[in-house]
Amino acid sequence: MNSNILNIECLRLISDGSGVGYMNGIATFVPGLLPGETAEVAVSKTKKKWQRASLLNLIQRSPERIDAPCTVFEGCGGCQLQHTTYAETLLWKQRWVEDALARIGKISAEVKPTLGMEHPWRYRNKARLHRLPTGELGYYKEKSKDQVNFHDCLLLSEGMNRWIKRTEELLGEGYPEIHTLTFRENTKNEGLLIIEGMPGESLSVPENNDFFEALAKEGLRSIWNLDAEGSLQLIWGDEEFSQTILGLTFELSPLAFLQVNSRQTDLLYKLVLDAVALTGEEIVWDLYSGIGTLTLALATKAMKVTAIEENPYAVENAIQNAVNNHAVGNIEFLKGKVEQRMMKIEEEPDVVVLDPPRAGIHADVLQRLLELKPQRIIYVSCDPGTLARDLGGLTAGGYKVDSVQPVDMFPWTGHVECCCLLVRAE
Ligand SMILES: C[S@@+](CC[C@H](N)C(=O)[O-])C[C@H]1O[C@@H](n2cnc3c(N)ncnc32)[C@H](O)[C@@H]1O
Repeated sequence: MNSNILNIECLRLISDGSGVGYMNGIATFVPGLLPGETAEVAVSKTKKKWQRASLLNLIQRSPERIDAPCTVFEGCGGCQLQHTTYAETLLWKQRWVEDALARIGKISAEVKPTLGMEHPWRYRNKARLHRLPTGELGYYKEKSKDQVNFHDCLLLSEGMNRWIKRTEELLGEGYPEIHTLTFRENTKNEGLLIIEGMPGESLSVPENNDFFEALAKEGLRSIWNLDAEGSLQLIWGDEEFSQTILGLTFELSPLAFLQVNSRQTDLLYKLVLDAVALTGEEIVWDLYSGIGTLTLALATKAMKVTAIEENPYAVENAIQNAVNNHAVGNIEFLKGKVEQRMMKIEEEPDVVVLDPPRAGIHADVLQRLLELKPQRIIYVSCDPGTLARDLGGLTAGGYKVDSVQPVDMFPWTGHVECCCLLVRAE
């Protein structure tokens, strides 16, 4: 028998969709294997402390195993968890957060069960696609530039899939300089398309109005060109593109951040609003504030909100959104990096909301928060690793983790969002 072929029992699932078991005490990662399963596997990579193996033959099958509904699940890499039940994915997301907090942050806190979706499909409001020389549009496989073509991505709405197919047909093999296309869809199911040239190259913008008119019939509202310098030009359609969140309307520029799961966004923001527990007397800082989604909701319940955001397009949107929603009286919008702008504010906050990108907060932000000592910090995170690091720093500096609520913003993928409340320990 080949000594590389082993029997293994899977004990855990990790976020890239691999199962983990032990062979002679060595952690062995097997893509596609599920907890509770035993299998024959072939070792493909060996390191000092771990090894990787591929699944040859399933001996004991988990009752949680399902056939992935997507036909390109195995080759795509966009989803990591379609081979198990939705309930099981929610359970593991809760464990990943618990594990990161304990291992990285040295925090033992109760992590609540992950709040999932009733219908966990067709939730993504954004898709970034690349084009083959033959004209087909597809995703890049994770960590590579190999392209995956698909007929129907089950994370996107039927409308967005239709825009993609129609764009592919209309472009055909023409316009070879168009290389990357990003579609966004709002809560009214209207679409926006951003086109880009080859990496580092600007496009000469197509002037074919028939092409644009045909896409408009499918529900696309506007087409933008993003040039190699990173600036945007509207090449066709309507500049305005709005999204409804918690009953308010937000203008959104093509490059501004928006939660990718519109249906779960209200739920996530309601958790934040519950956690801040405002009485109307508080000074609140909304750090990493995007287009002002949380800022406006916070301002209805606080004395004053100061919002900081670095993306100039998003800040412009946020100011306009405050005007449009009659919420200008008690909000100050500051443009710039949080780690720089917050140092210059003289007023001290009672409550701070943090919603940073995956990298988490800058060490200077953490340090300044420990000096300012706000009563409450609400940390919204899309990366359990950096969340755990930052909560570790905040708890070491006098905060107590009051609640940790994972929310499934990204069903069938290894990603998980969390809303955490921290309060001053003394
Ligand atoms: C996860 S989004 C949150 C946005 C907003 N709170 C929302 O819910 O829509 C993170 C935001 O932080 C901004 N950002 C990233 N790094 C930043 C920094 N160092 N300083 C200020 N803003 C930053 C991004 O442009 C993005 O809008």
